[in-house]
Amino acid sequence: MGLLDETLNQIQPLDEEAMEKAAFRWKNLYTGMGDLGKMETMVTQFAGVTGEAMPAIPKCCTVIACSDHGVYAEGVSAYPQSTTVGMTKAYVETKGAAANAMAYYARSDMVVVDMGINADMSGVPNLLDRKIAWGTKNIAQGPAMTRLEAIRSIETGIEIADEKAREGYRVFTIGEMGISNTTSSACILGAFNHWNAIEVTGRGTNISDERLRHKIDVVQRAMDVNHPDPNDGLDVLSKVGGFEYGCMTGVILGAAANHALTIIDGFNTTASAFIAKALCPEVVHYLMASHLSLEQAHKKSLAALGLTEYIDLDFRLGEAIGAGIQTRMLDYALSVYRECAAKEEEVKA
Ligand SMILES: O=C(O)c1ccc[n+]([C@@H]2O[C@H](COP(=O)([O-])O)[C@@H](O)[C@H]2O)c1
Ligand SMILES: Cc1cc2nc[nH]c2cc1C
Repeated sequence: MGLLDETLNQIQPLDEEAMEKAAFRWKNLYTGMGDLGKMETMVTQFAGVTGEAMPAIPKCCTVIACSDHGVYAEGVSAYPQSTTVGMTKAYVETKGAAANAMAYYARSDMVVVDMGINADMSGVPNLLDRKIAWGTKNIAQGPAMTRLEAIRSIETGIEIADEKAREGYRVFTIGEMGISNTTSSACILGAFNHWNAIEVTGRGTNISDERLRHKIDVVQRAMDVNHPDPNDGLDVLSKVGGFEYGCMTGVILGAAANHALTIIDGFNTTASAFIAKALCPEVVHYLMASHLSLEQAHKKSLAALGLTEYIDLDFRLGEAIGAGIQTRMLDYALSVYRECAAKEEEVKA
């Protein structure tokens, strides 16, 4: 059995007993009953994920998957493709991108991985080289990648999550960098939810009205040419996805198999969550949303996963910025939960 199937088999339902104990403790803290609303929900979910009624403040790992897209040739982004190279280098060389500042704030260690950047990145320091190809093929003309490449991209994410889980990380945040990838996300989310190109296509890097009309046509063409099968996550990934989605999907699955939480970020990370869900429906319980993206279909995409955003700050970025804020919110909630005195019986650690 391959790593992907092994990982899918390892994912279990959340630990009900730990969640019941956590819910009981919240009721008995000097906070009043239900006073801390969604903070209580976060902690109770985290107890279920880890199987611990008194979870420690977790070590967090941010995985940023970087890759390029053949559909860039259709003129669907406001930025040149070389931005993927530039931003990726910024993450690992100058370390001056917003993603770095946020990971520092979130006390999160960062793994930046080249999944398929359309340039020679060999020799770039601190960049994990897992390049599958120099960008995907153009989805407006045919499939993005082969099914084998799709599996390889997911297994790359699983390997990262497995290694970091062994090092004690219990929270993963996922992010990506890939010019033109909101076109892929529109196709992925359209395929899984049976949404049409108009309702699922957004402005990405803030494209003009004219470019948006063109992008809607490109999304429609990609769907007509490829017919991704919503009952087959690997089919959707290989036909209209990208290598960074595979990696993020793998992190989600690998984290869940290791009883760790994944905090998703914007529109593109949400698309990868749908691929993970198609492969293992149980995995959604190991996911926590963070912010609401400006992409028009993000809110209903989160809702279709059974998630709601905790943050709404007009972000149109996918670098795990919102997930970083969410990490600190979870830490805060866990601190209150752990430190606040209980009225009655204590939950033992
Ligand atoms: O994930 C999001 O919510 C999101 C929304 C808009 C833009 N982005 C980022 O912008 C890039 C994709 O935008 P585009 O217009 O090139 O498809 C890619 O690098 C993403 O990280 C990400
Ligand atoms: C500048 C820039 C930064 C990003 N970070 C993630 N996606 C991005 C896309 C662009 C264009």
